Amino acid sequence: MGSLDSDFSAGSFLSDKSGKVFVAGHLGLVGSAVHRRLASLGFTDIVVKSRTELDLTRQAAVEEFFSSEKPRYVIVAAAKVGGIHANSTYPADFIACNLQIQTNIIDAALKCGSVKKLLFLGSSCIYPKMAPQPIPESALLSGPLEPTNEWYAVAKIAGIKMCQAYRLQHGLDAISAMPTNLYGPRDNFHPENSHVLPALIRRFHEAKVNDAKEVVVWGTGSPLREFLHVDDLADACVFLMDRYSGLEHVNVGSGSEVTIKELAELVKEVVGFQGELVWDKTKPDGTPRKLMDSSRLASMGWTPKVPLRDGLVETYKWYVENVVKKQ
Ligand SMILES: NC(=O)C1=CN([C@@H]2O[C@H](COP(=O)(O)OP(=O)(O)OC[C@H]3O[C@@H](n4cnc5c(N)ncnc54)[C@H](OP(=O)(O)O)[C@@H]3O)[C@@H](O)[C@H]2O)C=CC1
Ligand SMILES: C[C@H]1O[C@H](OP(=O)(O)OP(=O)(O)OC[C@H]2O[C@@H](n3cnc4c(=O)[nH]c(N)nc43)[C@H](O)[C@@H]2O)[C@@H](O)[C@@H](O)C1=O
Repeated sequence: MGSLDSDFSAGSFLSDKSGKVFVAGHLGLVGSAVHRRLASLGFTDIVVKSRTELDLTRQAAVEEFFSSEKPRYVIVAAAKVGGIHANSTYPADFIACNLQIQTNIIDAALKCGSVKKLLFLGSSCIYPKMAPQPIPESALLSGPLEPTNEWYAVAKIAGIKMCQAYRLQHGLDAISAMPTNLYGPRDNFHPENSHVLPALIRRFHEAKVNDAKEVVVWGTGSPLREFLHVDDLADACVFLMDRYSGLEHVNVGSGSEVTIKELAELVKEVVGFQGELVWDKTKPDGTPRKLMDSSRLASMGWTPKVPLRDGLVETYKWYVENVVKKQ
């Protein structure tokens, strides 16, 4: 696929630290990590808005914000996000909110005329349920989606296509990154609606403090997942903003996968729970395997740094300090 990237020069983002950056979704897992990374790199003009200040599903409000703030860079980390249960229970919210948020932001970024570069974040769930493993970027739209998250996946695929269309028709330098399953500080630890890793941290912790004999884990334990620490993702986002301009989306993974059973055993050990694991096989497994092929990003010169165990220890500590102690 071709691209309109003739104006792009690698290194221009990191050499423009006074340029105004809008981080959409800065209170979430990814947005907060991107915000921390930009601040630590010395970016001096980072604009953020809470949902109460700016509801990104409201088109007129988003257009007004962009025309008054005139950001030079935009990172779209605002979205309706959740684990397998939330995705299957609230399909309307997952498709509608995500389409609204991303469409409003990308369109307003074009209309305000000041945006030099925009990064849209999708997810590995855009790929077909039975995609070849590891999954290359070219597997997009090559087969049926996983039913538990197809509504969210369709919205995310539309986001990739919107970036491509705005690049082709209008020359907007909009790029897309597809992260694998993420975790880290400021994750969502809701008992049902969260992703597996924070859900298990909470469940094992509560079982430990209540001296419970067992912990229930969903599904069969056999699905494979690839986990990436959110600080690694934030680093990759900055890397792509600085070095990449092109039509095709870019996979961002850690390259290592574990079964849900292995993950559950690891969380149990890190939390220090002494009891048994019980598998609730009435709950869905979802996609059997989704290891991404991140060789394209690696060939550009980026690699992840945080091993799963270290990231898990740090995330458990964050959960105790910031969630448990504040209850
Ligand atoms: N978590 C993961 O494992 C993965 C995440 N991703 C992608 O990364 C991106 C960020 O996800 P993540 O950080 O995990 O999600 P979070 O839910 O942690 O953060 C999303 C942020 O978006 C904000 N937001 C949602 N709706 C609106 C709205 N209508 N107006 C204003 N702000 C809004 C939320 O605000 P509030 O704080 O008010 O809720 C929150 O701060 C998403 O695009 C997601 O698809 C991709 C792969 C895996
Ligand atoms: C990032 C990605 O996240 C979602 O996809 P998912 O990878 O299937 O996400 P998950 O983290 O919720 O589950 C992973 C596996 O873990 C098992 N599992 C065990 N016990 C619990 C548990 O207690 N909670 C959860 N949530 N899962 C559990 C669960 O049954 C499944 O087999 C997408 O909807 C979509 O949002 C998306 O893009």
